[in-house]
Formats: sequence, structure tokens, C-alpha cells
Amino acid sequence: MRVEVEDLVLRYGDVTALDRLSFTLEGEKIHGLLGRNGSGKTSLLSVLAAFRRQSAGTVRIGGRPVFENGAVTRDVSLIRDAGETVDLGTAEDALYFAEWLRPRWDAGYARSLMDLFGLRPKMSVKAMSKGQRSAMGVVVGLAGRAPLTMFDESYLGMDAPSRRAFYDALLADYLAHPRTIIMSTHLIQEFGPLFEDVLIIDQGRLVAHEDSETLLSRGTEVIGPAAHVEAFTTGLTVLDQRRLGPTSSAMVYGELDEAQRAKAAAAGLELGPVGMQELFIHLTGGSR
Ligand SMILES: Nc1ncnc2c1ncn2[C@@H]1O[C@H](COP(=O)(O)OP(=O)(O)OP(=O)(O)O)[C@@H](O)[C@H]1O
Repeated sequence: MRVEVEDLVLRYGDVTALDRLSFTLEGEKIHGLLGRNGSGKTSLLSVLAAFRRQSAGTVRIGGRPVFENGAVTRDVSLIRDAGETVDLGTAEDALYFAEWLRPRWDAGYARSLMDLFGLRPKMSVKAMSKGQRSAMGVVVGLAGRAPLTMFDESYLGMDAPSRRAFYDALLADYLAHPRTIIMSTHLIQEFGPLFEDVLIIDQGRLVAHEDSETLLSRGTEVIGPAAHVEAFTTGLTVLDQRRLGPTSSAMVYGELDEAQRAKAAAAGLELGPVGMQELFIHLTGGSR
């Protein structure tokens, strides 16, 4: 599902939550949406799902405007952090309601996901714990198979085994039924390996949009004798530096060319990868 966002602005009174965002998502991929608290992730997903109308700019999904357009919103699903179910009735009622709203609903798959997360059909939705509500949301999001499916920190309250189950189920179902998935998360180390493409926003603006491989290739860890590390990294963007006795390690940002790699090898330096989380911290300005 093609998602085109152009000069998107969303204001809440005096607060500009999205500030002229532009990007295009193409093909069926799992996209990671990363940003610090208050950076505008929920605001962006809410506009894509037509829960909110933008203040300015355009949003097209599958080439069509999304707001108040039932033909498009049927194909779009946003699961927010506390799940996406009404507080009335039982889990079974919630599934019935979800099926009614979602044309690609797979009832058998929904039942098997309920089992996976230990949810019983007769459970009252109101009495569910935070993690159970999130799991219920994940069931609705996955079994709905919407061509554009978005999860906004949908795992909140879920324990580590349940999050792992969500990760595995999402990946398996995406491979069996490719679709466009956007997932916002603060758990970058945990969910980062799922992302083929990453969008990073900060204060309502886009600071990076790249495939994960390219993004990761911009960071390198340089390890070796302190004086050699220092000489090698002079003039480079150093994100972080640590020293342990005579050895030092520096994290540098920016792709290294062949000549630089050869120079590092000649100086006895080891070059290694940097994690997505470190790059994210750098791109969004470190501590404020
Ligand atoms: N209903 C609202 N009314 C007024 N301001 C709002 C409203 N919702 C969000 N904001 C503001 O808009 C900005 C973006 O908020 P948003 O919830 O989109 O961020 P987020 O990236 O999802 O944050 P988090 O990671 O903390 O969930 C923030 O400054 C927030 O205070």
C-alpha cells in the first residue's frame, strides 16, 4: 500500500505536533517509526488512520485521500497502546465487532492468537489487565490483515514472553500475507531487527528515512590502542567514546570509504557495527 505524505502539518491549538512532514512509503514492508516522547508519532499515525484531520498538507493512501473516505479507511488499521477494543462485553464480542469492521478478517487466525496470548473468549474486556488489553489489540491488528496496519506501541504492559510471541507472530504473518506495516516503538533493540525501513521523527519533523541497512551502515565502532583511535577519528563525527586502560573505543557516524577502512586496518584498529538505538540517540540529539 503506497503511503504519500506531503507537507503534513498537525496543530493542537498552539502546539505544532507535525511540522511539514513529507515522505513516501512504497511496497509491502515493515517500517519502524521512531521518535522521542512527544515527537509526534501518535499524531502522525492518527492522521494516517483518519482518526484526526491534518491542519495542512496531504495524505494519500493507495493514491486516495484518507480523511472521511470509507473506501480507504476499510483498508487501514491502527492499534494504539491500550489495544483497540471497546470496553463493553467479552473478548468474543470484541472479535465479533472487529470482524464486522474488517473485510479481510481471519477468524481462525484470531482464535489461534487468542490462545497464544492466553486470552479466553468469555473474558470481560473491562476486567482485562493492561497487558491483556494490549494483546487483545494485537489480535485485532494481526487478524484484520489490513493492507496498511499500524501498531502504536501496542505491546505496552505485555511481559517479555508475550512481546516475543507478538514479534514472532507479526513476522510470520507478514511473510505469509505481505502488507504495509508501520510500527512505532521505544523498544528499539527488541523490535529493531523487524524493520526493513526506518523513519525517525523529532519535534514533528522528519530527521531520517532510510532502509535499515543503509541507516546501520552509517555507524561504526572503532576499537584499538587509544592513541591510534584518537588519530583515526580526528575530523570524524564521534558519537561516543570510552576508554579502558590503554584501549579505547569510539562510535563514529558517517560511512567509511575503502581508503579509511584500509587506514584503520593498517593502524591495527578493529571496526564493528553500531546498534540502531545508538544511531537513534545521536540523530535525535542525545539528552535534552
Ligand atoms: N490532544 C492533544 N492536545 C494538545 N496537544 C497534544 C495532544 N496530543 C498530543 N499533543 C502534543 O503533540 C505533540 C506530539 O504528541 P504525540 O502524542 O504525537 O507524540 P509521541 O511521539 O506519540 O509521544 P510518546 O512517545 O510520548 O507517546 C506533543 O507535544 C504533545 O504534547
